[in-house]
Formats: sequence, structure tokens, C-alpha cells
Amino acid sequence: MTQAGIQPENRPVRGPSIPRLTVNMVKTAIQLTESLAAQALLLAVERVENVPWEALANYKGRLLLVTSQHSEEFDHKREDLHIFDVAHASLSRSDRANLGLLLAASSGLLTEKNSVVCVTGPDGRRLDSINVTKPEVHFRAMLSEKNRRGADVVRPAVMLRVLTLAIEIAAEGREAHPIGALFVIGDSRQVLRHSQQLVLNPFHGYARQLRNVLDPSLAETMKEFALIDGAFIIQGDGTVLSAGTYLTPKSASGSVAHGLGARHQTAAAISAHTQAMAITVSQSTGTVTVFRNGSSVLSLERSGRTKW
Ligand SMILES: Nc1ncnc2c1ncn2[C@@H]1O[C@H](COP(=O)(O)OP(=O)(O)OP(=O)(O)O)[C@@H](O)[C@H]1O
Repeated sequence: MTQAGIQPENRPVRGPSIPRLTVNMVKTAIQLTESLAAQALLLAVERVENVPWEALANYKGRLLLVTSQHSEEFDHKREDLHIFDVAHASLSRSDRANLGLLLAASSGLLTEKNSVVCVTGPDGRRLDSINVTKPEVHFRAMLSEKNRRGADVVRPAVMLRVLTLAIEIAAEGREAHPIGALFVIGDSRQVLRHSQQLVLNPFHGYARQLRNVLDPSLAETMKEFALIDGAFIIQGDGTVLSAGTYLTPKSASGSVAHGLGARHQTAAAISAHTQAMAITVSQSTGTVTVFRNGSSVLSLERSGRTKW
């Protein structure tokens, strides 16, 4: 088992009773996983105690658990079990499953070729829907390191860190008000050619190691600076170059849904004209969207559980 490095024990985890529907869904999902020769079965549960372990007893394939609450006492032994804590209560369970897929893909656990069978449901203990997805569709553009030679490539850890920040900004807002944000990551030399500073750059003059998004202590600063109009420009290794930057790419050649405003159009356009990835937080809807090559490649919607 990976993630928390929890050591095995061949007995079912004691926990709350599991709804019969959940047990049947998991059994059906196992059959589907085997008949499709899918590369993994993913269960999106609140806690590991909500997993119907007995139904999984004969399943020998790769099992991905996407949990939303960390379980300290979990000690289940199982080969090829990987747990991802996606503790973003503001996201729906299916969006948490999507994020879990992305984490699994960025850890090298999923290939692009084969399907993954995902079991999700409404919040709570019930699992009531199964879908089959190919990581390729979601993630090739996000995790690809095969960018143009010489471009400043986005490290998966940096992308995941900024995505987490964006989800937190969407959920928390600032001073009890929703706020938006725009992060442009990678290919920064080209991005800077299409930009101008709206205000004095608050990151100017700081040592590189003090302004890397991978440093958790930078999170609050980033959230505070998200209040400034404009975008963050971030290098592929996580170094923040600027905030409050106005981007001036030509209009997007990619596909952006109608009705989106300037922030999202700009994100699409900069990702079309450079090798950068753009991540937006919509102030009006709380949706977090990832753009690459001019198009939206991932969209995570805020659920109703926020302060406004
Ligand atoms: N070209 C740009 N470069 C950088 N930031 C921009 C640009 N255009 C817009 N923004 C930022 O996006 C903010 C919101 O703009 P707007 O409401 O038109 O976008 P939107 O796509 O509808 O976003 P939201 O869903 O957050 O309202 C602006 O106040 C500004 O901070």
C-alpha cells in the first residue's frame, strides 16, 4: 500500500455498516474492471472505513481510494492499494475523484492507454454511480513534459500545488467574499512577452527560494495577493515571478465556453500562444479551470458548502 505507508493486516476494517447498494455497486465495478481489463478501480469514499472490504476480497487488481477525511487508525493489508486524501470539502465527490485520478497519474500509477473504473456517489456513505474513464482524455495535456525544447516545463508537483491553492481560494475567498484568480505556469519567458505590470510587482527583489509555491508557507501570501487585479506568473519549477500582471495575448484560438469573461478568455489565449498552463478561479462561480493549448482540460466546480 502506498501513501501513508500503513502496514497490512488481513482482516476487514471495522467501521460503520455499509449500505447494500454500495456493496453491489462495488461488486459490479469489479466485474467491469476485469471484463474491460481496466488498469485500476477507483473508489471515492469519505473515509476508508466506508469501503466494503469484503466485496473487494477477491479483487487482485490496482485499487485507488480517494478519501476526503484522513483515517489515522487504518491498517488494512493489501497489495497495490493507493490512498489519496483529497480533503477539499468544497468539491463534489466526483470532482474529488477526478483530482484523485490526476494525483494517481502524476504519481506514475496510471498509463494513458487503459481505462479506469470509478465508483462515486453523493456525499455520505452511499456509492451509486460507476463511470469508466481514460486518463488520456483528462491528463495528457496537463502532465505532459514533452514541451517545446527550451520551454520552461511545468513540474507536475507545481501544477498540483497551484491547483490546490486555486481550490482553496475558491472555497475560502477572502474576508468572507468570493475572489477570483489567474495563475500562468511555465514557459515564462514567452508569457512575459505578452504581459505588463498593472502595479508594482510584490515579488520583485525576493530571493528565489522565498517565492516558490512548493513552499507551504507561501500559501497565505499567494491568497492575499490574489486580491490584486491581474495574474500570477509562475515558472515551471514553482518560482513566482510576479503578481498583478496584465496579460496581452492575441485572442484565443482555442475553445472557451460562450459567456466567459476576460479572465477566462485571457487564460485560454495565453495557453494557446505559449506552452504555459493557465489555472483560473472564477469569482462568480467558484469553478477552477485548467487551460492548456487554448482549451479547458479540467474543470472543478465548487459545491454548495461555502460561506456565501
Ligand atoms: N488580460 C488580463 N490579464 C490579467 N488579468 C485579467 C485580464 N483580464 C481580466 N483579468 C482579471 O480578471 C478579473 C475579472 O474579469 P472578468 O470578470 O471580465 O472575468 P471573468 O472571466 O468573467 O472572471 P470571473 O468568473 O472571475 O468573474 C479582472 O478584474 C482581472 O483581475
